[in-house]
Amino acid sequence: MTIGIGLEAYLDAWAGTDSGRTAVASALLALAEAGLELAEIVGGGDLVTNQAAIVGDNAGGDAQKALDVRSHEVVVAALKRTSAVAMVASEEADDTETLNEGGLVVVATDPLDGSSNIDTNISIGTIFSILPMTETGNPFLVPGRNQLAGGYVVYGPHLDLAFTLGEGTHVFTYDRGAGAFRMVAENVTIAPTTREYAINASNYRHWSEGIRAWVDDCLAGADGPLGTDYNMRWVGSLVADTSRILSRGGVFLYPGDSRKGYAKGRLRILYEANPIAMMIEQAGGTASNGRQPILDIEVTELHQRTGLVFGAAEEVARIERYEANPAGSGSSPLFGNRGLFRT
Ligand SMILES: O=P(O)(O)OC[C@H]1O[C@](O)(COP(=O)(O)O)[C@@H](O)[C@@H]1O
Ligand SMILES: [Mg+2]
Ligand SMILES: [Mg+2]
Repeated sequence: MTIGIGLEAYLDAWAGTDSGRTAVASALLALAEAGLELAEIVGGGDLVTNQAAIVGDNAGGDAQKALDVRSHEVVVAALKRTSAVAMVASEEADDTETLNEGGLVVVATDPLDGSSNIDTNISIGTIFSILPMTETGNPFLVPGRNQLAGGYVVYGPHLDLAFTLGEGTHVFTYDRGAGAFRMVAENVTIAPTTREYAINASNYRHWSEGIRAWVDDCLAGADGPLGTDYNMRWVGSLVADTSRILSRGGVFLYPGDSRKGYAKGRLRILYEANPIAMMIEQAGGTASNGRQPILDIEVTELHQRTGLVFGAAEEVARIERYEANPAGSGSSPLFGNRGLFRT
C-alpha cells in the first residue's frame, strides 16, 4: 500500500532509471505544478480576473472565456519548462505547438474543462493525455490505446490530481499543510453495475432511439423493465462527473445527437474522451462511443468529437445493446417487462 505517499516520491519510484518513464513523470509533475497555479487563480474567482468573460472562440467553435485562455497559457508554460515535452495540443489552440526539440513525449490538454461552470462556483478542471513523440507523422493522430498516461486535476472543494500510467488509476489530493500532493486512493475500481447515471436530459428529443429507450427504462425505475430505481446526477463539468464515478460508480453519457454539429456529440476525443477512457478502463470500467471502445477509435483531427459513454462496465454494455437494437430493448411493447435486457 502506498496511500499517503507524495507525488514526487511515487513518480520517482515508478520511473526508476527508464528514460521514457522519466519523461512521462516530468510531464506529469509539470501538469501538477500548472494545476496548483490554476487552483490559486480559480480559488480567487473574480478577485483575480473576470474569469467568465467571453474573449473569443476556440477551434471547436466554443466561446472562449478569460479563464480558458489563462489556463491554456499556464499549462503550456509549465510544459515548456520541462525538456521532456516535445509538443502540446490544446482545446484552446487551432494547431499544435512545438515546445522542446528532443522531448520524448507530447501532451494533449483541455486546460479548463467545464467552462460553463466558471462563474457558478462549481468544480472545474484540467484534463491531459500524454503520448509518445514519434519520429514521423503527427504524434497526436493515433488511437487512444497509444497513450502513456491520462489524467485530470479537479478544482473542487479539494484539489485532486487523478491519473493512470497504464497500471491502475490513482488519486492524489493536495495536502495544503504539507504543500504536496499525497495519494488518497490507489487502484480505484468502478463496480460493474450501477443505479446512477449522468446525462444532459434537456437533449432528449435530439437523441437516438436507443438512448431515449434506455433513459425511458431508467426513468421507469422499479416499475419498468430494468426492475430498479435509478438516481441521476449531472454536474456539467466532465472532470467532476468523472471524479464522482471514480469515487462511487455510475455511468456518464454524452452521446451524439441530431443537433447541427452534434452528430458526434460534444466532447473531443484527443484531450477529453481518450484520457478519461484510459483512466476508466484502468479502474475496471469501460468507455465507448456507443458502438466501439473509445481507445480504439482512429483520431484523424486534433479537435475531433466523439459520442462518449463510460463507467460501470455492465451498464455501458447494456447502453451499447440499446443503441444497436432499440426495438429489442426493455421499453419495447414487444418485450415489455420480459425485455431481452432485463437484469
Ligand atoms: O453544456 P452541456 O452541453 O451539457 O455540456 C457539458 C459538457 O461540456 C463540457 O463543459 C465541455 O468541456 P469544455 O468546458 O472544456 O468545453 C464538459 O465538461 C461537460 O461535460
Ligand atoms: Mg472540456
Ligand atoms: Mg475546456
